[in-house]
Amino acid sequence: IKKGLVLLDFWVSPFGQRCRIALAEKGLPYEYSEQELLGTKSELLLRSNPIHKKIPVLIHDGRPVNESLVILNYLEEAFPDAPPLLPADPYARAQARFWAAYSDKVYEVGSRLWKTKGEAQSQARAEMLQVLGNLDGELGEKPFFAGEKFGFVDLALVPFMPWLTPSFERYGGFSVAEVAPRLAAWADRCMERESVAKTLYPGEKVDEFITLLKKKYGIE
Ligand SMILES: N[C@@H](CCC(=O)N[C@@H](CSO)C(=O)NCC(=O)O)C(=O)O
Repeated sequence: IKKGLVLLDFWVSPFGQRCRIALAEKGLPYEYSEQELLGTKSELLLRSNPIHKKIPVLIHDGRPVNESLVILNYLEEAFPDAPPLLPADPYARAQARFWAAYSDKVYEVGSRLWKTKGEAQSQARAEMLQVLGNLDGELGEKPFFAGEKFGFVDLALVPFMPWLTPSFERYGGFSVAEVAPRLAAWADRCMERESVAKTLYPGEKVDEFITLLKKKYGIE
């Protein structure tokens, strides 16, 4: 059994980036294993996550942990001596888990912006404005979602920001700076952290990837 941590991941995956940021914030060394998603998936990936067959997968001393938010919670518990990303108070932890789970919507709704046209795309646009408004409202005037410190919700959400700008904005015909100005400022604040800056790719790179996916799926 291979001791230590191995992360099965894919370079531009925001879900994998959540794990990379958390591992960096906690100072935990790990082996990064880039997976082939658009072609034939590796035996290791299929064996490690037979249910979803998706990355990220965190393999700890040979045992796989699947789903990015499950991995984040696992890291909190399995490495208690590393800097925590969740607050101590149970209610605050519950709120952080709620909003981290909610942040998945940015990707789910955003994907419908570039995958659809017409009425479906308009519906996705309306939903996205709602999601961004809710996130902007929850953040409010706080520097980060749990207050003064960068934490769980921030690292769960920030990987989707280079998808919003410029791609989702362009497909949806909106501007994050206009509909969610506090969220836009928060994203810049998060980018000042080395764990975030070294993990995320520029929006332009994400946009090229989406264009590649559209070609691959034959979406004009
Ligand atoms: N709910 C999961 C989503 C992971 C995911 O979508 N992974 C994608 C790449 S990133 O978009 C993936 O592995 N896709 C491969 C496939 O769907 O075949 C999580 O939070 O970990």
